[in-house]
Amino acid sequence: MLEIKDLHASIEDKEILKGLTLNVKAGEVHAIMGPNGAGKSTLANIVAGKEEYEVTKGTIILEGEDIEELAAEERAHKGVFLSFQYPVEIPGVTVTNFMKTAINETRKAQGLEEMPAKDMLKKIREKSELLDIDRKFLSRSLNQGFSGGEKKRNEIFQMAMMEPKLAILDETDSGLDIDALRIVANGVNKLKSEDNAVIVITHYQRLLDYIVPDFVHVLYDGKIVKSGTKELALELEEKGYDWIKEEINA
Ligand SMILES: Nc1ncnc2c1ncn2[C@@H]1O[C@H](COP(=O)(O)OP(=O)(O)OP(=O)(O)O)[C@@H](O)[C@H]1O
Repeated sequence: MLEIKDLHASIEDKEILKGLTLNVKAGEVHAIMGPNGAGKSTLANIVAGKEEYEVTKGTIILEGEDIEELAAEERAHKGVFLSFQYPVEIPGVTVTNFMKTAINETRKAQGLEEMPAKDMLKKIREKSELLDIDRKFLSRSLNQGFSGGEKKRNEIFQMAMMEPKLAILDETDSGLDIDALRIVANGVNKLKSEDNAVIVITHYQRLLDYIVPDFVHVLYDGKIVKSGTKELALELEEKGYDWIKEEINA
């Protein structure tokens, strides 16, 4: 699904990613952890195609295609979803209408016709039921006055509707409380399949109690320096990151 090889990237001439390699196969859930400033959000933004970063070396391959030259929007049309991609408040545009537009824009980019209204409604009903989303919520103005939990719920609903091939959830700064944690975990667990892959970036071991990743990686100083299973997340919670630093320098 996603193959990142020896990725180097900078922002304002400061190198942030320093030779990062990561392989994610369809059907897998990967968690990325690591100390503050290691480059986790940078990685998410670069895969999604945000323009402020400069890739100086390495490759990003999505389903066999080098996506490095593609704009963020084109990557989204190819099935890359990054949480917080649409954090805007849009008074007068409901959660549902926003979603309809986003889906039809993607379909247009893929050379498909607009989704018939009946199918759209069916999809909205299915996904909102799956995620336990209240009807009233769907007719609220996008993000206007949303609580942290409601923003999360909206984001997960967007993910469910877009049915991405690769979902990247950057939860490093989101200050998830227990409810939001459950919303995210529930969304990931219900939406993961053999055809898609999920990367969850988090500081919270607790989130991984609910999601249970296939792999856990430690991103440290711009590289993946250690990979393991859920046990690694437990070990990090118990021991912090210093032992990893020592292991690298040994
Ligand atoms: N737009 C930017 N301008 C300047 N420096 C940036 C920018 N974005 C990121 N950086 C720097 O890149 C480094 C990595 O940041 P990044 O947000 O990727 O780390 P992180 O691992 O996600 O950290 P955290 O766990 O604290 O969220 C930091 O030193 C940060 O200050």
